[in-house]
Amino acid sequence: MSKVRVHELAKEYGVTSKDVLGMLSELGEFVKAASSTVEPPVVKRFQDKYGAELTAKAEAAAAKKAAKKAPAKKAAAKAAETDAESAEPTAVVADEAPAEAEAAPAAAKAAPRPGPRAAKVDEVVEPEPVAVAEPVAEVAPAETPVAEPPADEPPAAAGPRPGARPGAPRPGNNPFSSTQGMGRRPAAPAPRDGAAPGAPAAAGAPEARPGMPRPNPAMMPKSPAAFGGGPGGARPRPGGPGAPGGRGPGGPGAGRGGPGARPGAGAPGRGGFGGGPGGAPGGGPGGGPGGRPGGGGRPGQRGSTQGAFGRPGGPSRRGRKSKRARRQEFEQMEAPTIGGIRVRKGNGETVRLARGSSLTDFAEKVGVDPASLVQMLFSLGEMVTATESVNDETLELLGEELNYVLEIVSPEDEDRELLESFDLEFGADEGDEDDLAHRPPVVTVMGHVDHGKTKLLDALRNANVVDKEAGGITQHIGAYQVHAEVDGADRRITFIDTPGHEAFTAMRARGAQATDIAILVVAADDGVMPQTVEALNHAKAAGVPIVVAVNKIDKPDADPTKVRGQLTEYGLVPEEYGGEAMFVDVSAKANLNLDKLLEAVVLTADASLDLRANPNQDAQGLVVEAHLDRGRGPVATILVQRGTLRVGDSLVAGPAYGRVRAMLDEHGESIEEADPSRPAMVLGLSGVPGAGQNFIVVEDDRMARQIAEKREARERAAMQAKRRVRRSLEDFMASMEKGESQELNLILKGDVSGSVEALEDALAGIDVGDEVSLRVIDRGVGAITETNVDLAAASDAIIIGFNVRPQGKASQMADKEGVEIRYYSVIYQAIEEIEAALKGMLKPEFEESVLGQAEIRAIFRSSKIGNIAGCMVTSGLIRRNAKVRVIRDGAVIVETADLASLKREKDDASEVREGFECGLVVKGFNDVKEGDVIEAYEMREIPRS
Ligand SMILES: Nc1nc2c(ncn2[C@@H]2O[C@H](COP(=O)(O)OP(=O)(O)OP(=O)(O)O)[C@@H](O)[C@H]2O)c(=O)[nH]1
Repeated sequence: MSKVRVHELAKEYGVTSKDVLGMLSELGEFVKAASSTVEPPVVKRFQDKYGAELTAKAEAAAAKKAAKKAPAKKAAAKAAETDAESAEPTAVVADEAPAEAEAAPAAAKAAPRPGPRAAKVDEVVEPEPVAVAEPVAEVAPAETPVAEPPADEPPAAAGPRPGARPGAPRPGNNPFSSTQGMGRRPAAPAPRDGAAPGAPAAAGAPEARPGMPRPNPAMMPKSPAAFGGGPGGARPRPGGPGAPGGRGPGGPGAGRGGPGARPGAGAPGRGGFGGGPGGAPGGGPGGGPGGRPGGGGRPGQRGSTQGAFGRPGGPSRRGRKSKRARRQEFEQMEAPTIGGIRVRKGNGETVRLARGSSLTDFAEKVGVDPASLVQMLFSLGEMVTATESVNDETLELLGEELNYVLEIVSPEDEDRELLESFDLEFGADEGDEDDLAHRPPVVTVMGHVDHGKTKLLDALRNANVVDKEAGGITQHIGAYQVHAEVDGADRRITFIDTPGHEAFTAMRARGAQATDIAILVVAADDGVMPQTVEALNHAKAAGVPIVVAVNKIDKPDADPTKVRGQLTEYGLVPEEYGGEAMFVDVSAKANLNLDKLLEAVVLTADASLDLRANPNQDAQGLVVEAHLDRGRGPVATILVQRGTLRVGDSLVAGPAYGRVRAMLDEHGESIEEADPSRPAMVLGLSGVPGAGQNFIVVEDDRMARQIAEKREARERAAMQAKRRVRRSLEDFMASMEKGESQELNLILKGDVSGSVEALEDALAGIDVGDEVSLRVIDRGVGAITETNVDLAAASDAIIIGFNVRPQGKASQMADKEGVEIRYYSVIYQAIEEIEAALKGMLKPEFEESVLGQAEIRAIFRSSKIGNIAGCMVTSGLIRRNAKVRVIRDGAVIVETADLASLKREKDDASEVREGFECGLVVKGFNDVKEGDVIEAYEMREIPRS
């Protein structure tokens, strides 16, 4: 048994998703929405427990309805049988035609034939069968003669069929309702269209209705197929002569017409169409088994209910409909109904959609109306607008429902395709072996908090500066290169200078892509700690060799041997113990053994890595860090991975593009070019790319801009999808019932991309329960702009400024619009405050507080306002606006009520205190008696901790 979704289960048993959810929760299974999947074991339990009951219920309901049509039932059963038999290839059906024809008249007697009239109408209405057939033209190009007769089908002929679906509940007149009429069980004989008319007849008019066209034997269908595609019956589409009936496939039986089964099961309500104009059975031989359930159609609807499509089975309307209108109608008939919405299904074609696509994107790809997809999702429990980005799961659900194979293209694939469309490729060296030259290793320092990562990075950088660039002041640009002398050769090593906490998750995760070697820092006095293990796993997962720096060996309690032992347990065995990892005891503080550490890095690189790149191609690499500089504009530190980046090159970095105006190294000095593994600060970009995004040099600025724009649009969509708070219909309903749901919208602005990402990630981790949700609707690097304020005002959002301030008139505008801007420079403070704000938004909790009691001493009857209780307040006070309860003989007889009035003497009073008399009327409770006690109480809010 495969997984099924709640709504599928509901459909199977003909109940609502809500009912199923309720039953599941009774089984102790928490399933969130109609679109949620249910594991097979749970489905089994569900079926065991409720299956029989639900089936019985459904059958009872059906039987009840069917009872009225008793006469038709027999015929129906018979027809059903015939249907079943004829659910074979078209040809066979055709052969059996005579038999079917015979049966028809008989049935007709029992079940009056609604069909006839309708048929006639159809015929008239649909004078150009070919036009109608267009949509399915490829499949059923021509109608066979056999198909024609049905159009004219006499009432009698139609009659029999009607009975077709025994026990089918009588369809109501809402063609959109998936629960109406149509059998929910596929097994139900998918009646042919003719069925529709039949029902009413069954109710008692077995004979042809006066005034109806008389059945003309000559026009009788020659085969069951004629009745609408044979078994399964094509939908009664009007089909004049030649109108291909059933769903396209009708024709030659090929194509979709095929298996009648599907329709039967899947398209409840469809019958609506059929009933109408009388189901000309289209199908022809081809209609084959295919017919769409339509047939089951709505019995008895004739002439009226099918009016949902504006085609009452009335008199001819020749010429009133344009071809287009008819074609649309036909297509709609083709469409399956999901949650009452008709959307044309696919044939299992593959549809490629970018992650974060909207329903409009999907609709465009499959050629349907986006609005119908919105409605469809709504019925599946998802509230999504047409242009809103939708997450993978929802897109897949939709694809599944519509019979498409959905391929969600990952951002990486998409980016590759985007670059390919410009004839570019990221990530591979051009040329062959001979073009490759050695490049320095790129190293990331990882380790537990406070084990000395920063200190070590500083020590390495500074030590090197003193040696090589005396007097130079190093700057933090996110990465730097140092020199080391190994075996008499000058070797370079590039360090990614991860900026503390700020880039934690994002940078570290992406950092691994740029990293060739990881230095795992472990404090010798502290040993292996949780983050040591995490870092170790990170490096291992990325397949990056590790060099261990056992730090703080200057400390008296340092125990480097213990560290070795501990790491051995994690599979990192020191060389001296026969393993492969190099361990170096260092002191970042005392500058001990730093050269040995560098040497170990170089040796490890030489031993286990082949670090080569083609320096003679257009540069490619990664963005290590980027920010908006007040004077210089967007500034990005990039790491060249292959090729050589030169001033003047046009490049695109993530969603930013531009021409390299200048490049600076870690000492703040201008450089003209950067070769592989060389970090450099690049000026001249149009915007601030994200840490970890790639950059690539392209032919010219125009190409760079085009790529950047496409990426930006895509990023926006993906981000929206990722951040969208998924809210199912059920949740929504529930929150509406409770009051209203609360959502805190935020716009994040920060000075560097790392801090914005970090803040967003941390915020996403705040958990204040289900009642309140948090949504980041926009984020970005740079000052708070008027556009930000605009957006905030429009969406009731708060703006969080992290190390940034408003620009221009943004501040005044925020005042005017009542937009709150909060400024922070410490991430944790921001998180704390937002968490507090969320708690403040939580619905208040209340506790009851009794105000006082009054005893009824007398009752005054008033015809106008009911019984007035004359009371004495015996304790506390009675307040006019308070809630009251009525206590009689110590038992509460009215739990909660309002006061309709409270008077002192003859005047209205807002409250009456202990020891005073008052008159009061309890709203909605007239049965007050002497001796009853009225207790006033109110609900007080309890502050949240
Ligand atoms: N005695 C001694 N102290 C050190 C050494 N290396 C770092 N420290 C101290 O250890 C503390 C933490 O060092 P950091 O470099 O900030 O550690 P970190 O791993 O970068 O910490 P986080 O950034 O919080 O993850 C600082 O007080 C350093 O001075 C060392 O070799 N010897």
